[in-house]
Amino acid sequence: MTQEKWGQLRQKLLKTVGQNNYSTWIEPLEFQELHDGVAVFTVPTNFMGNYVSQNFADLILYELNSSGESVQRIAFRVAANSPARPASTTKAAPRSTEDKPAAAAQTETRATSSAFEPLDSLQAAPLDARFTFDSFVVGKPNELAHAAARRVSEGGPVTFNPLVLYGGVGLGKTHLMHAIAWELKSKRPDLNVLYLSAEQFMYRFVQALRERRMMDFKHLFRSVDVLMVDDVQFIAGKDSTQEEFFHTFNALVDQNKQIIISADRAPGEIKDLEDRVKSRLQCGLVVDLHPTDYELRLGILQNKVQQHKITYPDLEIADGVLEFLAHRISTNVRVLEGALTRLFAFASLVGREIDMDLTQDCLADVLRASERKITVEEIQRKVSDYYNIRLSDIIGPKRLRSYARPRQVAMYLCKQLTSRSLPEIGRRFGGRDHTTVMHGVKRIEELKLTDGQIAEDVEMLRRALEA
Ligand SMILES: Nc1ncnc2c1ncn2[C@@H]1O[C@H](COP(=O)(O)OP(=O)(O)OP(=O)(O)O)[C@@H](O)[C@H]1O
Repeated sequence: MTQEKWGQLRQKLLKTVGQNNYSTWIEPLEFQELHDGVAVFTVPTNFMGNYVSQNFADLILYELNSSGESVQRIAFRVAANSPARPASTTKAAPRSTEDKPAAAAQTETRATSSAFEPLDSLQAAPLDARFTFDSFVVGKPNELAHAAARRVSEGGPVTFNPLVLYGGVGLGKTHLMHAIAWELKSKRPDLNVLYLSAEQFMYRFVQALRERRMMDFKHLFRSVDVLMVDDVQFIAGKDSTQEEFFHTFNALVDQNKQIIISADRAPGEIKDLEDRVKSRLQCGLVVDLHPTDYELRLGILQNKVQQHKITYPDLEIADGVLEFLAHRISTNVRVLEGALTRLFAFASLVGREIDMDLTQDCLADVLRASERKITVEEIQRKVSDYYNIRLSDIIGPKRLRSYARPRQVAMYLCKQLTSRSLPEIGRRFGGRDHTTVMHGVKRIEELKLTDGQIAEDVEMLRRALEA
């Protein structure tokens, strides 16, 4: 970074901290160097270094990173000719800015002034009207999380504190948290319920620091009855935010106020989250949302179809489309929902029924992206094991029924669970023609409706392959 750039940044800081603070604390800072992610400034006295560290370091770090520099921490050195410390140099970097990994520090500075809301508007964190318990579909993978969320939403005596919901992307953590908040708001309007993301928590913290309103910040956060912080992994590596979160957390738990937290992984596995924060999070009830299974995905799709039908009452969905989507899109619920929304919009535009052809056309990219890792070879192996025949018999030319049927089952599964075309599948089954594959797939589709054993075999195999 050049001196000139620091000069420009100082002007920004002037606007933020006001003339008095600027003249006293910022103007005397002399930029020395930026090396290995550490921005070094000289200060006239040790006292001043400490003061600036404690009160303005986050802000300076924020501005530096916002201006495109990559700065992990700030160090203050007492000027060599300073009467206070004539010969030595002192690093006065505060705990709050030390040891921050670069990526975290950069993210921490993503806030822009327009992202800040007035501190006293804390109660107004918006909740998504669609995210209620009514619209949440419960299945095996999320039943425990759902039950815990329901319990907390009753607003009775605090039994487990905090409640931590964790799980992968798009599995319903935010949905459940909003559902709790809605429920509490309707059952216990007397309670002061605050929902916000960990990112918003940090922005407000930085804002409070910047505006020198930490007392207001502390007061506001400590006066809530239920605090919900979404995506807590965001504060990992952001030391000063973590510290403030830790104190807020303790103050609320001491007052027996309910805390609900979500994270993308178990607290113990969040990298760069301080141990004391981890251990606090582990004190209550930690429940995970498992990846969705086929049944849950199908349930969610059926539920969403009902909602779309309100907008598109005339649109029909052909049999098998939802099942196909539930099979093929297993990444996350958000993608599943997006696919359905797109299907409805597309079908209404072209005035067609939502059938398999339209689905394949309209969702080609989504289907490709969520392409299963399941391979043709894997399917062949699983099927041969299941029917207790040799792999070579599945691929080979023998037409005996005891080989032909498993072969057709394998072809059917390849069509369902991989994105291979019929000719490609044919090639991997001993160089068979695509019409043979097509016939095999059709045969199994028919048999699934009339032969309970085949339907069960296919289902068992599909589960084994997806597991
Ligand atoms: N069980 C469910 N029933 C109904 N809808 C669900 C369910 N699970 C997830 N969804 C929907 O999937 C979408 C993504 O869910 P949500 O935003 O709650 O995920 P998340 O776990 O918070 O993900 P992220 O980690 O990305 O924040 C939302 O539209 C939500 O309504």
